[in-house]
Amino acid sequence: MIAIQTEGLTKRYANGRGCSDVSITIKEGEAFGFLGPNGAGKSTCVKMLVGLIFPTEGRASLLGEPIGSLAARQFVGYLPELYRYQEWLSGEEVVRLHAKLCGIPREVANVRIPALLEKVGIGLRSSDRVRNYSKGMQQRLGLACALVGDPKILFLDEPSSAMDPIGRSEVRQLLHELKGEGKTIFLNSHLMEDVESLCDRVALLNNGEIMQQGTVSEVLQQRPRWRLRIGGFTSSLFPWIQEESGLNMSIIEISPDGLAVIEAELEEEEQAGWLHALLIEQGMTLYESARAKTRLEEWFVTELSGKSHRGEKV
Ligand SMILES: Nc1ncnc2c1ncn2[C@@H]1O[C@H](COP(=O)(O)OP(=O)(O)OP(=O)(O)O)[C@@H](O)[C@H]1O
Repeated sequence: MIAIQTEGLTKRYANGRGCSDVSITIKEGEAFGFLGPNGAGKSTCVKMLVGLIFPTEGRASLLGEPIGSLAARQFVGYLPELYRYQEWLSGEEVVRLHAKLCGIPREVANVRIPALLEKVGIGLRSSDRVRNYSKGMQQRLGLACALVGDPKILFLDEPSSAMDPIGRSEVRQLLHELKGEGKTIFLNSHLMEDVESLCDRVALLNNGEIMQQGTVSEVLQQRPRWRLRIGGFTSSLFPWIQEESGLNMSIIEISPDGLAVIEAELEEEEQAGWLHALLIEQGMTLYESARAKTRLEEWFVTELSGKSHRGEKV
């Protein structure tokens, strides 16, 4: 079943900004990474999908129900980018309020809420007023609010932006668990490592339009690249190695004592063995050889380099 479908979804704010012609299809149970520089239009898209603002053009549905409808909203759990909760309430009271708004029976809420507060890591502080929470704790509270209705689709806008590294890793783990439970996750994030480890597919948005979308491996890798750490290397030999191997290669690091790290783009993985032999034949020592992983972060930067974007700095 298709969880999220958008066709030509467009929002034009009075200032001409927003997003335009966004068409994506996300299957149930998939984790989808929605990426793009500041001001690209990610939050705008999410706000349309959860029914907070209305599209100027185009349409979209959640599990077959048109966005903005009550039926579609019932599927949604949402952690907004700029979360703010009633600071005069305790954490538990805030989640209880959200449970009430979701129409969850009191006896279900009584069991679910303490477990959820524990799960997001604020169990011990759940009776403290929100005004005494740190930003990271408030974001954890936001996650509990997003999850309290046991939603089928989770929209998370920068879910760990206020957290320390421990918090980020806990959220990462929680998201993996939720994915394992079959929830569809729509993740806006600038944390490429998290996106890479969680998401099945990604889309890159720039100036309100989708530039690329596909599975993580599709967008990342056309050809395997190999990274080699070698000894006895001299840069004068490098052009010869490139010519002899016919491979596109680059020097990543080189030290005066002949230690070097080089990368080669291979047509097929088998060429790695042949390249090793060539280097050893030339008297070099092979210390390490492994497939180089192109990171989503690198892809993000490369795709956007030289292109104009709204440049709204954080
Ligand atoms: N209510 C609004 N009225 C006018 N312009 C807006 C409004 N909300 C957002 N914008 C503009 O629309 C564009 C997209 O904003 P949006 O918040 O969707 O970007 P984003 O990709 O989520 O950015 P970030 O990564 O910084 O959160 C930006 O240029 C922003 O300034």
